[in-house]
Amino acid sequence: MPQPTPRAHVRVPCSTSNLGAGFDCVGIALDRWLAAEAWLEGDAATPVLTRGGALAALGDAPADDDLLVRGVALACEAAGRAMPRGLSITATSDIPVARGLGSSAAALVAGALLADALLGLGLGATRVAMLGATEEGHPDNVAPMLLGGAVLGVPRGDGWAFAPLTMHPDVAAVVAIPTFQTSTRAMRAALPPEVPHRIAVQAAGKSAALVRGLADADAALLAHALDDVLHVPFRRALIPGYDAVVDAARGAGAWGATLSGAGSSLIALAPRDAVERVGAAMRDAWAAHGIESEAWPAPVAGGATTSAG
Ligand SMILES: Nc1ncnc2c1ncn2[C@@H]1O[C@H](COP(=O)(O)OP(=O)(O)O)[C@@H](O)[C@H]1O
Ligand SMILES: N[C@@H](CCOP(=O)(O)O)C(=O)O
Repeated sequence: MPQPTPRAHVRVPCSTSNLGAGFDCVGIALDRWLAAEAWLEGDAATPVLTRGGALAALGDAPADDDLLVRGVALACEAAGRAMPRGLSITATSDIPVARGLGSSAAALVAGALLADALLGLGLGATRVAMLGATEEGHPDNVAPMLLGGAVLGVPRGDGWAFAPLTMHPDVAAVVAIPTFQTSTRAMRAALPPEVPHRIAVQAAGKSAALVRGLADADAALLAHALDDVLHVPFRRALIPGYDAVVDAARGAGAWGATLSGAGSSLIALAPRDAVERVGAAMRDAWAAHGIESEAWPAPVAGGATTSAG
């Protein structure tokens, strides 16, 4: 029986999801982290939340609206326990908010893992991934955050099945992170309710190409897969400079580039020795549109870790 702990600590990586044709099912954990600590002290019903790093972008938004606290509540509900009184959480993050790197999923996962450890709920990583995927409505951020590396998540019954995906060591990612934000909710609202059968057929082939292309570092398969037909065509107009940045990445040697998650960041996959020049080309292309960005050669990360004490 897991024991409650006086303090719990968690580290959760960011993720890039979709990778073009893996819409709502493929994601990769990347090496930027949300770190948080939780403890119980006093009897207040409302949690005390202290935010640092990139979480400062949330200003003084009430703790009750924060996804860290929502994660705690989800875990407690799943374990049939009441929300604890006297909860304090201190969190700091390197994951930029609303840039398509899963900051919202990381907060949900962190809250649920903190509750699991602090209260001895006995949920574990897979159950937390299930809860987070159901809450978000798609598993492609929470699954890699918990399992690490590249992960496929698909519905199974009323839950989810997760499977690690092989990534060839020559496949490297570079993310261009602009200063502007996009909301995932707004980017999902831009999608049509249906697509023609012809598009669905293309999407099936591209999705399979993504899985095999990642495993084999196959240039043609990755180029095909990163040129998505299911969500990017409806979202790209909301990202100023999208076509120029993608073309610049390709011109500098990337196999392809696309939205990271629902944006605003763009991700390129490239041979490892090309990432610096691909990143510089993406940053320059955005700069030519008057948009500042950071070019981040993004190492693949392992999954979230929890510790006590
Ligand atoms: N702890 C949190 N960390 C990040 N986002 C949060 C948090 N709590 C609530 N949010 C909400 O989630 C939004 C970011 O989620 P989303 O639009 O999905 O972007 P991302 O790609 O960063 O996950 C924020 O703008 C904010 O409204
Ligand atoms: N599959 C989702 C992924 C959203 O990821 P985020 O990091 O932008 O929140 C989608 O494309 O809507």
